[in-house]
Amino acid sequence: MRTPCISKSLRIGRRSLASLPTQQRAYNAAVVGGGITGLTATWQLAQDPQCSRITLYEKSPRLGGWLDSETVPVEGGNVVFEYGPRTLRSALPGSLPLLYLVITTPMDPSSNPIDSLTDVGTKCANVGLFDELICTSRRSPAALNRFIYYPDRLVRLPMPDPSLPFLSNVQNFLQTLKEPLFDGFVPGVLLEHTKPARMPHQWQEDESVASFISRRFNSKIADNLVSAMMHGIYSGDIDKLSAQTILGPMRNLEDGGILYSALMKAFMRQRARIMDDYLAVDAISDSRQAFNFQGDILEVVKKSSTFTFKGGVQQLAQGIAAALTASGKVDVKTDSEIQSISKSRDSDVLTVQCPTSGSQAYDHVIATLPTPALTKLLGPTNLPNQSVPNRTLQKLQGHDYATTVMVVNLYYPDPKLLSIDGFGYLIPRSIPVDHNPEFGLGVIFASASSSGEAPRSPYATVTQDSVAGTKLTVMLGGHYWDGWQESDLPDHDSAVRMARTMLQRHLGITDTPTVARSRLQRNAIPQYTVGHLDRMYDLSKTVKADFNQRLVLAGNWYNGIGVGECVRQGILAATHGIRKRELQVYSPAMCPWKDFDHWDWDMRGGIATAPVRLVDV
Ligand SMILES: C=Cc1c2[nH]c(c1C)Cc1[nH]c(c(CCC(=O)O)c1C)Cc1[nH]c(c(C)c1CCC(=O)O)Cc1[nH]c(c(C)c1C=C)C2
Repeated sequence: MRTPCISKSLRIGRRSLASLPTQQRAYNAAVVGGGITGLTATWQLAQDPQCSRITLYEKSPRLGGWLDSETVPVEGGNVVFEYGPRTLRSALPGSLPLLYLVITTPMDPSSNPIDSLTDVGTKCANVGLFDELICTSRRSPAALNRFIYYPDRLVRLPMPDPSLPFLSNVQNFLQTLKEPLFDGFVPGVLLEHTKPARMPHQWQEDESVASFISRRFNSKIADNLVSAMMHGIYSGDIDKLSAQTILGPMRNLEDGGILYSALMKAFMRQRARIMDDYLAVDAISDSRQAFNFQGDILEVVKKSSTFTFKGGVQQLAQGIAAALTASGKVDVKTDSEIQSISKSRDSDVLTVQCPTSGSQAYDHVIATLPTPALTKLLGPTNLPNQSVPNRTLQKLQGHDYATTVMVVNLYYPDPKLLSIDGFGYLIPRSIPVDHNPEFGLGVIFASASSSGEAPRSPYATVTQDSVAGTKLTVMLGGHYWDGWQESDLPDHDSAVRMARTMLQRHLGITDTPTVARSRLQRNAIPQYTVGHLDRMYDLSKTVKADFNQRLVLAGNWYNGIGVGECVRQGILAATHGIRKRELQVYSPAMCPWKDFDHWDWDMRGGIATAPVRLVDV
């Protein structure tokens, strides 16, 4: 990775007339859903002086959605368990908005009086969430040692270990390639360029991840390696997941051979990037703090591959929520399940109906809910003179597929329970069900990512847990449980039993955990199936038309399931989604829209995303 160079090119510059908002009228807004996307969107709206009032509706008593951490007492102290995302990526440019959010969010705004949200950064710079970060160094075992279980053992994925001499790394690499896991890998990669590329008329057509990998490389690579990776991200089935959405940059290189084209690009110091990442960086860099904090942010990016928080990732949601309350501009309504979102026939105003707080009119609504829940809210209402968005409802109809994951967290007092150190391992679909009767997807060596370095010099070691021991997280189910009835899914006791049986078979662990907690995360991971991108563009267009660009959709059902991607969507929804901004070109490296007709881009309403998805930077 060309970190120093990229860092330089991504530096947030002070701009003169960059992407100016064109609408200067005061407005109010509602954000529906208090997960990370909804919190970010609210936070971004609160920074806009034109936004007079924001209401955040969340149906549950808790904010944060899938960011769900628990501090559990164990003998001698506490440990932190995660039930959703546990680490956040710090790769550029995608992580910049997220890190900016972290660095400008105070840990406890009440202890640090602030006049407005825009002051948060300057007044709380040294007591903010930033100081709660735990950074996983690029050289740590958690970053370097990733395993796949195949066929009956853990195989370390080849990654250069900087602590070993070059020749030892080469030897290890060649040795690993002899593993059955890598059967067909060398010919698959070396002969890829000889395979015919898609015909021009097929260029825009999507296909499954399995089809693309098998077509370009071979089915063993798909079944053994790629299926395992997709289990670790989507818990999904590679026969259903969309290659265009998930592997777009790689798929665009097949004309001329992927390996050759990738090498050429690397030589020319070019890489396919997501345009939206730059739009989000541009949107946040309106603020003075983005410029002030860039040194600290780039320090984290340079040093670490991922990061988390001392209190678990939920601390991010809590920090943002506290900042929202302190802003005095946001009305946070938890325990408030809304009944409908509708548009009046005679005006552009949207009405949000909530049984607990009544009906309220808004200039803009940002909906961050899962699409099945949103579909229910957009149906006919009992309010007079509201239009029914039939075309939007039709487009939303099929978009309801998500996988369910059983997350089992185990704590063992023995700190040396594992004979290997690393991130954990994934289980590919090539392990037949009779060898994987628990439908295991993978195991995370959770203690490894729970400790790391502080983000500032002298980079002290920091950890989430106050006692030694070993934490393991076992993930079961995913696409293997598609179509299962609720009564077929394991309860807590069965899940713990299944997790322990699996750990005994894979790792020889017979110890009894002193704490075992589980959570069945129902429909937690939306699946971007074949045709996803086209469907989303279509949905976005329809929502824009039905709601006259006043309803914005954002969140993990649309344009990226990772935390960083949800933050990006929250920022874009609350900026481009609600008003047309004129994009300026103030630095060629930071403004990849310069090569497109960006003056025509109107991202108000629908899914706020650039009309050009990928760009070579
Ligand atoms: C609750 C289970 C989840 C599984 N995948 C995700 C969650 C929340 C989402 C996810 N996981 C990863 C990514 C990509 C990187 C990113 O954008 O942050 C996403 C979107 C990668 C990943 N997978 C695992 C870990 C520890 C990570 C790093 C990021 C994170 O903390 O989520 C492990 C893992 N996740 C799942 C399984 C089955 C699994 C197995 C070991 C499902």
